[in-house]
This record gives sequence, C-alpha cells and structure tokens, in this order.
Amino acid sequence: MDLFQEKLRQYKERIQEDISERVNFIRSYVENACAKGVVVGISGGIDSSVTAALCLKALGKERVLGIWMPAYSNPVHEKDANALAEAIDLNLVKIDVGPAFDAILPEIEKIEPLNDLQKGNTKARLRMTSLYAIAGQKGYLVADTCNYSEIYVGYMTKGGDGLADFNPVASLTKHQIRMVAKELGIPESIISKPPSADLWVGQTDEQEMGFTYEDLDRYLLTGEGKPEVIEKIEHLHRISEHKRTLMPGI
Ligand SMILES: Nc1ncnc2c1ncn2[C@@H]1O[C@H](COP(=O)(O)OP(=O)(O)OC[C@H]2O[C@@H]([n+]3cccc(C(=O)O)c3)[C@H](O)[C@@H]2O)[C@@H](O)[C@H]1O
Ligand SMILES: Nc1ncnc2c1ncn2[C@@H]1O[C@H](COP(=O)(O)OP(=O)(O)OP(=O)(O)O)[C@@H](O)[C@H]1O
Ligand SMILES: [Mg+2]
Repeated sequence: MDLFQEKLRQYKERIQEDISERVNFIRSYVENACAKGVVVGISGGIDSSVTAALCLKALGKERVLGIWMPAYSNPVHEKDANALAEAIDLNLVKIDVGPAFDAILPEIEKIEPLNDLQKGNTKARLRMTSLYAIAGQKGYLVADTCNYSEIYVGYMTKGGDGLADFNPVASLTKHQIRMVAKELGIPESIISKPPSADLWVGQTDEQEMGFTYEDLDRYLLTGEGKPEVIEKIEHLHRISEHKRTLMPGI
C-alpha cells in the first residue's frame, strides 16, 4: 500500500472535524485579541482562498475583507480572485501596488540593481504594508496563508507573505489544502492551477524549489523519498530556520 495515499485517506476521514477546529481557532483567536475582523491578501491562488473561506465560516461576511493586490500580475489570477469572491461570497477590494513598486524601485536601485527575486520580494512586502495599514485602520488582524509545506522549506518572503498575525492553515500540507478547498467550494480553476508566487513572469513553486509538492508532502507525511530530494528539502529547511523563529538578539 502507498503510505502517502493512506495518510491522505486518513486525513479525508477527519476533514470535517479538522475544518471545525480551524474555524474555532480563528473565532477564539480574533475574539481574544478583541479584533473586529480579519483582512486576507487574495492572490487567486489556493492558499489564500482556503484561508479566506475558513475565516468567513468563523466570522461571517461582515468581518472578513479580502484584498487583491496586483503588481503587474498575470490577469488569470485576477479572474480567479473574482471567481473566488463570487463563489464564497467574500467582500473583495482591489489595491494596485504596482505604482508604489514603480516609485520605490529607482530609489532602491540608486545603490545597485535588484534581480527578479529581490523585486518580487519587494512586491510581497508592499502587500504586507498594505494589509497592515488596513488592519490598523479597521481594528482587524492580518491572516497568514502559508501552508505547512511552504513553512517547512521557508518558501515565503520574510516580512512579506511570511508576516501576519495568526495562521489558520499552518499545519496543512499542500495536498491537504487541496482537499479542504474541495470541501469549502473553492472554484476548480483555483484548485487545479499550478502553485505560483507570481513574483515574476512564468514563476512556479515546483520549478523554483527543484522538487514537486508530491515529493515534499510525501516526505513530510511519511518520511519517504529519494535521498537526493530529502537532502534538498532538509537543506532548505536548515537555511530558512531564521524565518520560523523570533529574531535573535542580545
Ligand atoms: N541566518 C539568517 N538569520 C537571520 N536572517 C537571515 C539569515 N539568512 C538570511 N536572512 C535574511 O533573510 C533574507 C532572505 O529572505 P527573503 O527576503 O524571504 O528572501 P528569499 O528567501 O531569498 O526569497 C523568498 C523565497 O520565497 C519564495 N516566495 C516568496 C513569496 C511568496 C511565495 C509563494 O509561495 O507565494 C514564495 C520566493 O519565490 C523565494 O524563493 C536575507 O536577505 C536576510 O535579510
Ligand atoms: N496579487 C496578490 N494580491 C493579494 N495577495 C497576494 C497576491 N499575491 C500573493 N498574495 C498573498 O501572498 C500569499 C502567498 O502566496 P502563495 O502563492 O503562497 O499562495 P496562494 O497564491 O494563495 O496559493 P498558490 O500556492 O496556489 O499560488 C497569498 O496567499 C496571498 O495572501
Ligand atoms: Mg500564489
């Protein structure tokens, strides 16, 4: 028997209970923080879709705000962000962070030019800046959308999508996120789309990481995998430890 498939089957058996636990977590965290609601960056991808759908279940439509923040993004993602809003009845606002990026880039590049990754990380941090401005204005918390697979290998921008106030999907692998997405009525176009940070044209997670989510999640759920793949995963895990801990100080 394939142990990975068996682990996913076992998760499927308790998926409703798991969703309820996540919904309760959101509700009690937001209440204990005396926050009025939550704000979520909506990318048209699956992680933010699932996060927003869980927040809606926990808090209701009037206390969840989704923000679509393009910065010269692929238009397919805007279509999916709108399809999501329609499907789960989410209040969605567009904030174009492209002009802010255009304004700050030449200032930063007075020192030296940025490569595609550094430009993409800057866009991710402009999104974080916008979400915190809105959270401050409305008395909301910022919801994080990073899943367990990404967190394990540090596949997020430090101070960008890696910075928020609470995370209702932190323990779910990408495969489990897909299963939850089906339960929550997320549009199929979002579930089946190749995961992408959309930090530059043509970027996909699997190409950049150098292994597939199947490899990564199999390893995370069962410990199985080719030695060279496991070494790559563990290498990324080691060098990204600083993204999962509070900054050191003395
Ligand atoms: N040991 C250490 N202790 C403390 N801090 C350390 C450090 N090593 C680096 N740093 C700091 O961390 C910085 C590097 O981290 P960071 O700026 O995040 O940059 P980096 O890890 O190089 O890039 C972010 C990665 O996440 C991916 N990403 C980003 C956003 C969204 C998604 C997605 O899935 O949607 C994926 C992106 O494609 C890229 O592969 C360094 O410039 C340095 O300031
Ligand atoms: N254009 C965008 N507008 C708003 N938020 C964004 C945008 N791009 C990225 N984000 C935020 O950054 C997070 C990280 O992106 P990531 O690609 O890991 O997740 P995703 O797009 O939801 O899922 P997928 O892995 O399917 O691409 C998103 O979940 C979202 O909260
Ligand atoms: Mg994405």
